[in-house]
Amino acid sequence: MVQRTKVFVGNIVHCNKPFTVQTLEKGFVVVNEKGKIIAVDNLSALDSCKDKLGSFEEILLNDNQLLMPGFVDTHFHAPQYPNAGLGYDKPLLDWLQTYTYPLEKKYSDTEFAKTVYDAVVKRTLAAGSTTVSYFATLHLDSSLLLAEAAIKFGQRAFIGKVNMTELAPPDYVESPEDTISNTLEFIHKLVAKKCHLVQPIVTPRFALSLDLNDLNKLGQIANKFDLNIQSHISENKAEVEMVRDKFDDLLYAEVYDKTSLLTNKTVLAHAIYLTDSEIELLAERSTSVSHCPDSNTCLKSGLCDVKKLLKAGVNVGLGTDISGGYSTSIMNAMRSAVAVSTHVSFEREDYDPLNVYDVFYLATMGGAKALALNHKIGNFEIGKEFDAIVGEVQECFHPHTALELLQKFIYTGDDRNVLQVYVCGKRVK
Ligand SMILES: Nc1nc2[nH]cnc2c(=O)[nH]1
Ligand SMILES: [Zn+2]
Repeated sequence: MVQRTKVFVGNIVHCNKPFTVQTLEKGFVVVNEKGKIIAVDNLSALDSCKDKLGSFEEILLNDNQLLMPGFVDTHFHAPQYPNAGLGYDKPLLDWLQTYTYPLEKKYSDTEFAKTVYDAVVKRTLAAGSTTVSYFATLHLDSSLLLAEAAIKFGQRAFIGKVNMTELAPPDYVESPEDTISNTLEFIHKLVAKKCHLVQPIVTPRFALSLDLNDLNKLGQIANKFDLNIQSHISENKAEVEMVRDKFDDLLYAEVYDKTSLLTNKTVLAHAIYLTDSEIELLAERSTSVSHCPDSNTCLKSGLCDVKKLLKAGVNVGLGTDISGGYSTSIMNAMRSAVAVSTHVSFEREDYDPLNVYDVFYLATMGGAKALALNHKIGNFEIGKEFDAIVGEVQECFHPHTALELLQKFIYTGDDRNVLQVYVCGKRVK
């Protein structure tokens, strides 16, 4: 269905430059029938702009409402949603074996998969995540059902059929041959759906799940089809040690680099225990990090020094990491990212922790860049696709500036404060 041109009028906030929030107090954004932004300006220019438009729908925001870019969740395990909030009594490697792999195995049942995946996409859209990068499971058919859920409900998404041949129960691993052939089939079937919003992403689970040969084949597949890549890196001390043992003293990032998995379309979750040389390597390859503060706390993985990554030139986005984390909301991830960075600062001299505006950047442009979508989404630049949220701060007792509304929205809001959600110009909440 062709959409009508839309004119949004009200308080507008977005990051027009890295770590800089631009506000248009009483501004407007015009979105054409293809979902692209064709004008952004102050109210004084509205009448002359309207004169040039044909028919349009006007969306007027009140003084307590804010138009902002949609949130990007750069790391979400959709099949783990039934476990959100459960099983935080074990560290990563035990948690995977005890709670996570037994749950993921159930997605051989496509009915179960469809029920959970529909719920996940509805929930994340309600929370304002207009783009999500999802891990599915090893199963080809149910991974395609996750893609179908995103298409049906109108979310922008990357869908990864997970690759894992080792270090999991015998009935939840693939043979090296199957993991490659199933991945190729998954990519072809998803691309054949011809939905520009939903794309496959190459998803080696982590370095302990595959050998160098298979990692390398996945690197080649990503390269051949020009695909995004997602995985985990340096999340837990025991994991890092096992990687050093398994790969003859290669550093974790070197394992991925050697297998062509570090690209400018790669996003790696956690990155807590990287050495300086690994951080440099990520920066050199323009590989991004997905910072998942709730998961790092729940699984007692550690404190990620995001400021250090940023200073070294590594791009960072935010991830909920369901079900390592318990919350499906990037608003919650923003608050936790500020909290963790503040806790890091207590142990450092002259350390400026992430503030509320920094995490707003990470949740929007940082995430867009992590998924190599920064030319398409992340802010309200003319020519980009309109992925946006209308947020509202309830119970304002006196007038607030747009920046004050943004602070209150991030700190006190949840999905009840996310009134409207748009993906590529289409209203999806
Ligand atoms: N948090 C988290 N870390 C992982 N490392 C490998 N698999 C996983 C997973 O499912 N969740
Ligand atoms: Zn994860």
